[in-house]
Amino acid sequence: MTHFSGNTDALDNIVFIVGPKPAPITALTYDSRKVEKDGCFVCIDGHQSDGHLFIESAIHNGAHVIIGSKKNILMDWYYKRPDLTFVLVRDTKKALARYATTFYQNVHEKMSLIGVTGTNGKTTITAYIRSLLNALGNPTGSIGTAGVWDQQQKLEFNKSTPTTPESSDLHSIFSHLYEKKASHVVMEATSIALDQERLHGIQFNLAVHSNLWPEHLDFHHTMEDYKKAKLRLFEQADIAVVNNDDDGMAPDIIRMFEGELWTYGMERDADVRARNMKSVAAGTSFDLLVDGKVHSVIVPIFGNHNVANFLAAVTTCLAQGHGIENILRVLPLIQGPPGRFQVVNNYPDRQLVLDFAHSPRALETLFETIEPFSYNRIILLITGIGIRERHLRPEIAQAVEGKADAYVVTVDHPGDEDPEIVMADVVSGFTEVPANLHLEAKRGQAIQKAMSLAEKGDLILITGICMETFQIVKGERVPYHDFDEIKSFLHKHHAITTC
Ligand SMILES: CC(=O)N[C@H]1[C@@H](OP(=O)(O)OP(=O)(O)OC[C@H]2O[C@@H](n3ccc(=O)[nH]c3=O)[C@H](O)[C@@H]2O)O[C@H](CO)[C@@H](O)[C@@H]1O[C@H](C)C(=O)N[C@@H](C)C(=O)N[C@H](CCC(=O)O)C(=O)O
Ligand SMILES: Nc1ncnc2c1ncn2[C@@H]1O[C@H](COP(=O)(O)OP(=O)(O)OP(=O)(O)O)[C@@H](O)[C@H]1O
Repeated sequence: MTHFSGNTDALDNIVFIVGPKPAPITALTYDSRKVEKDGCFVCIDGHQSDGHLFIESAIHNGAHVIIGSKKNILMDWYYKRPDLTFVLVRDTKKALARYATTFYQNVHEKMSLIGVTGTNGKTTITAYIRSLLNALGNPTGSIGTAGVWDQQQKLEFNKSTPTTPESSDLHSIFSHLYEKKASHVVMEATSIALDQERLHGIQFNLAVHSNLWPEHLDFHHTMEDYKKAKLRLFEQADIAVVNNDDDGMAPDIIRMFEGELWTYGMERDADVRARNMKSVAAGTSFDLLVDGKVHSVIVPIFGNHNVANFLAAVTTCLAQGHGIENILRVLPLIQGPPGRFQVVNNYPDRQLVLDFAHSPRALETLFETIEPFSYNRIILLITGIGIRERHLRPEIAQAVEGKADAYVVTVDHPGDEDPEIVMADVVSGFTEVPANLHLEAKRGQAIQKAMSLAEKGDLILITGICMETFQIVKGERVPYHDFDEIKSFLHKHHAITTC
């Protein structure tokens, strides 16, 4: 329990407090539906609605402190409920973030926090760093699109956002990981989260950059704003790890950053560099250059973009004080996130790869990654996403036209959309409808279809939201897992019980 008045950090954001000095707070939330007895409710003026409209429901559920930024609404409620405390602040998102740090006793300051930002690669870099630091003896948890992980396993946490949690959820996760004895936490820091102050008040030990190109422009509107949001991470970090090959924002970070700076890259000179990449059966082999020394390595990762992600992770470990010899020793233990070029090994006579690619660029990267592979035909499963902008759907088909021998089109997270319409939108992107095209509205059936189309020697590529454990259907999270479908197919048709 925490006293609201104990949070001096937030004071400069406070305009006034009315009502009695509150008893300790039992819970802190931005969602009236999650308020508990003697809790604190922070009103966020959101994109679709306004938390100030839910004060009644918050009070009904037990809130005794209400923090808001709309004076008239707070005062109206104060006249109705003078027994409760109302706090007027200038910025409720910052107040939520600041108060969360106090509520969870600033445990985030007791761990080494690593933030990862960039347009692509965040999830992969986060997983690589987590696995390497754990192997190097630093108990490390992670937070991001792949979920919340402690040093051992994935944990059950319901995030309200796809990648970077809302500040109070984030600090609750930090607290949990600290209790689990994590010394390090690596997390994805998205531009939207940075813009929405979800990371306000956190000082990162280290910030990692991957790259920058157009994305989320429906939210940020201009590339300049998008970049500005991402650059904020480097204003809150002691050490920066920067991809020197990226023209999108590396020059800005290098120009503005005042702390310890490390660079990595493949094309340009950098502190940590990879050269002579070759695709081999076990992954990728290359020369790793650190401190003027060349180390020949073979790493179980596929695609040059993942070599860049690998360099980001290795550079982070070096910047955290680990010697290169120790890092080289643990490289076989590097682990990517589920569903990011995840190879299913025990499928007889066929190759099966799951990849999160659901944008034209990611699909192009996927096809570049499989270039060195040998196979007869490609069976490709692509998806349209119901809960994302409609114009993105045909772009998926445009990106893969002519590249596969058979296509299965399905839907991820249909939301409120009619799956038939989502699939039709995707198919409308083909200039010529492929002869071997199959539509399956349910992702599970689509996977089974793709697997049933594959013959000896074929490569099956399952793309889309591969690693989540649910599908969003009409606002509900319906439990779903790709691997259940894959296992069931392998069991039924090949008598294989594990994968
Ligand atoms: C656009 C965006 O960032 N949306 C997030 C935002 O929602 P919102 O602003 O629309 O909220 P709202 O519905 O208007 O509600 C306003 C406030 O009223 C509250 N409320 C609402 C209803 C009610 O009955 N009671 C109540 O108290 C809400 O909890 C909220 O605090 O605040 C909500 C609470 O934290 C988030 O769940 C929601 O994330 C949605 C699900 C989302 O999809 N966000 C995406 C865009 C996002 O954040 N993505 C990034 C990047 C992903 C990546 O590139 O990897 C991420 O970091 O995840
Ligand atoms: N360093 C990179 N450079 C270019 N493309 C990349 C890089 N890393 C990953 N990708 C591509 O982006 C896709 C998503 O990778 P990843 O999930 O690691 O990125 P992300 O930044 O977390 O993406 P998202 O924001 O969509 O969760 C991969 O499937 C791959 O195609």
